[in-house]
Amino acid sequence: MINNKAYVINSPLLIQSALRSKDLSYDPFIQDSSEKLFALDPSTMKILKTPGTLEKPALMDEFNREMHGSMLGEHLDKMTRVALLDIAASVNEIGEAFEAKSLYRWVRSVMTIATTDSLLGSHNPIKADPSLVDLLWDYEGGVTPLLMGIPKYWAPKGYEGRAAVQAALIKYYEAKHDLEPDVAEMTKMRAKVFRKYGITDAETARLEIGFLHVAVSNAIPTCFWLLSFVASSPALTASIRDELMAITTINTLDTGKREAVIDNSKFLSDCPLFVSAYRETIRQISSLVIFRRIMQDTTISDGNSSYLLKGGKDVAIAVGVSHMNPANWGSNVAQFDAERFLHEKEMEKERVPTKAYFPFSGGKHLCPGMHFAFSEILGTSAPLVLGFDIEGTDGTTLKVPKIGRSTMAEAVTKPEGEGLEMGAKFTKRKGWEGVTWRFTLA
Ligand code: HEM
Repeated sequence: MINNKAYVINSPLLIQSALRSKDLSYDPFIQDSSEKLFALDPSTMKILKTPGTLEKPALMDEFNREMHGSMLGEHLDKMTRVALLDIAASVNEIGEAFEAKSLYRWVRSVMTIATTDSLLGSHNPIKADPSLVDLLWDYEGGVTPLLMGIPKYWAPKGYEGRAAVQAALIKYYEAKHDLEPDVAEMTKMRAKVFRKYGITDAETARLEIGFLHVAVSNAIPTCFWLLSFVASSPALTASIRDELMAITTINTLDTGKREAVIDNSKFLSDCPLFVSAYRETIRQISSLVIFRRIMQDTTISDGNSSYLLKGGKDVAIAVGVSHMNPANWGSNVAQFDAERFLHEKEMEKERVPTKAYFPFSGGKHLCPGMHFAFSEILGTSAPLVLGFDIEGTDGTTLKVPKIGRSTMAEAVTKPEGEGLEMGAKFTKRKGWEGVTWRFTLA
């Protein structure tokens, strides 16, 4: 994938400058990796690699132009509503008590269905056949071997997961389910652009496993780590519960039962500590490296010094390094400090924390799913933290598992070993017995 010698950038201001540069491109990496990741037909690869003309922009350019608007405003709200309906149903299914043998796998299955429902609508094949949840994650775990061209014999799971999910998506796209009204605008836009450029429905399906992959692979581990950090600290749990109470209304239903309604649009305005804990969680687990190819000689600058980057070479933008640099964050950089982002403004006077924080990348490829991820992750965590005591399976306070380092293909770290297997016990809090959950986006 990497062309030749790569420049490594890890200073915050240079990262900003690099992410803004029009001469650094991500397209060559997408083109190279698509063939390996999605097992595409040569005719599709030819379309993906065709340069644009004045009359007809290249497919990737058209995509980039349409991408961001299709996950904002009413399109974002539509996706969020669908995901939150699913999440509320899953939390209501817990009832009064529940033991997850693996907290991570439980969160993974709830959120994979919620996310794919919000993207694919009522004909979501992953919901129709939940065995595809694990198969999608087998593909996710196989991305690095697939990218490295390791044969199926040595790394079968990634190949098998890919084949199963792509087969289900082929039926979905060949039946044109993406054209139905309850499908996310982003999903519709992507398939529309692929068809416009002559890519078949089967090949669209093969490509779109990649979209499902980016939609689940970072948000779901983030939610797991956030829950672990919060549940591991009784004091933090108590403070976040106070904030959540302010955005929750308790109704008595006709049946006499009580319902808690969380206003999902109020996290930013009314739950500063919860939001800060979310941002700090991402800072801790994001070991992202962003790759770009230098299309022509160009310079980047930190305001004081300029650096020449030679065309044809690659750059590795080490965002994760910047997230863990004491020069940016202070001497407690390695600790989880839930309040860290509460003091962003004061800290900025001394250091550069906001400018050192790029978990969603930046510039043209700023993650279009970042607002959805925010609503979904805080939405999943909120009723669990507010309504339940979350403990280890032995009844002791949950411990945050060891955070490892991620692979080059991951933006955030996933739990491994003991962390992956860590169970959790959810017990309805005293006073919350019988309460069910719903969300609004008022
Ligand atoms: C905590 C959660 C998430 C994190 C940390 C994250 C991070 C990122 C990063 C770092 C990139 C850009 C990589 C680069 O510049 O090379 C990216 C791109 C992308 N993300 Fe996310 N993401 C998250 C959630 C999501 C979700 C939930 C969705 C969709 C529902 C999504 C959809 C995308 C897409 C489509 C791209 C490609 C954008 C492009 O090609 O310009 N992401 N994400």
